[in-house]
Amino acid sequence: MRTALVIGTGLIGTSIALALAGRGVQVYLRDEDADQARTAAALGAGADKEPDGPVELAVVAVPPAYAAEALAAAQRAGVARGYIDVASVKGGPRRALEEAGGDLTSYIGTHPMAGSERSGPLAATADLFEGRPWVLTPTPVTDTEVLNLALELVALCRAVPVVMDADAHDRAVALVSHTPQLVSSLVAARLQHADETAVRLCGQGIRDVTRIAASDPAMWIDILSANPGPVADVLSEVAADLDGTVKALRALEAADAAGTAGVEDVLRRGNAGRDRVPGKHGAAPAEYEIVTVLISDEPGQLGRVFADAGRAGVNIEDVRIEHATGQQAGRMQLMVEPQAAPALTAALRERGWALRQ
Ligand SMILES: NC(=O)c1ccc[n+]([C@@H]2O[C@H](COP(=O)([O-])OP(=O)(O)OC[C@H]3O[C@@H](n4cnc5c(N)ncnc54)[C@H](O)[C@@H]3O)[C@@H](O)[C@H]2O)c1
Ligand SMILES: O=C(O)C(=O)C[C@]1(C(=O)O)C=C[C@@H](O)C=C1
Repeated sequence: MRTALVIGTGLIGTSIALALAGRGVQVYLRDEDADQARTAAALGAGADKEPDGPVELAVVAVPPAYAAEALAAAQRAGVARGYIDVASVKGGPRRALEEAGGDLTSYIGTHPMAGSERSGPLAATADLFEGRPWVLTPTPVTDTEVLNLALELVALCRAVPVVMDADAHDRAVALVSHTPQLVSSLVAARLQHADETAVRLCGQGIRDVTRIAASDPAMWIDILSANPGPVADVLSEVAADLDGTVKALRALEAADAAGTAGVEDVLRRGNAGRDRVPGKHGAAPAEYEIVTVLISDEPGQLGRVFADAGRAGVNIEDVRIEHATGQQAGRMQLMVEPQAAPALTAALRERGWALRQ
């Protein structure tokens, strides 16, 4: 990729721009607030001016409620060959873009699973996405060249691409991102009117649990408004656990030893859940089988693998690319349900791909 336009130069847009600019991409910066674009440019994220002609990729990094509108406007102006957004929800923006008459062939909804409780370009860092999952939600109509541009952006940001359906993404982030945000806010809210003598004792535990409670409410109202059902589903399960834990504690308060089991149950289930949280370079879920494809450093290779897998009727659950030094891509690991692996292996072999163990 040689050129990109970042629309919305806050935390995420500027972090992407810094990563791209650091790897030699000519980045143009645009924000409805010119001061934000100027700040991003001063940080070395690119040039706060309009490109002379269309760039290869436009990255829309504005709040979720404005993403479809900004994408449709950019497409109407023909500013790029491909368009992505990075909003924390994926189903809503895509449907809104379709309703706004946007072009779904040149668009991919994406979501980097990295961020901060801070906003704006001054919170941005070039290495924010390194080793983090970056969800891509292509559809059957997505242009292969655009998918390749998005994958190249993810590789340039040193993130790990994960291909998912948009609605499945929204259900997953309800569990791993949106509910945790609310639970963090709920715990922190207890401190608002707490006695100073208690607040003075805050240690690392509460700092860990409440870091994201400092996030921008306006951004989160947008995110939660676009994913209310799945978040309410997870939160009601948390509420049931809370109810059970309160009852167990009341039993203990009444010197009923039976309460211990209830408290122990939630603590042990918490240990088990915590054990499943992947490290930064997260391990593949054990239930998937990995099909490894050798990819040469040529344009269009990644997109063709996805297209061939799609033609074989195989759903790719996850994808990783091992980069060989000096190359865009080397070994591509496709993670699929075990029963789909033989069909995928056969289809890829038939189409001439070299597979590795
Ligand atoms: N913050 C996170 O942790 C995180 C992580 C992953 C994805 N995201 C997503 O990334 C997007 C940006 O979030 P952020 O944290 O960078 O927010 P931010 O508030 O730091 O930056 C948003 C920027 O967009 C600009 N903007 C708003 N409307 C615009 C428009 N119509 N045209 C041009 N610029 C516009 C604002 O002026 C601001 O500079 C959101 O969609 C969010 O859901 C956020
Ligand atoms: O680390 C943080 O500050 C975040 O909350 C980042 C986080 C997350 O939940 O992991 C928050 C929202 C985004 O959409 C993606 C990432």
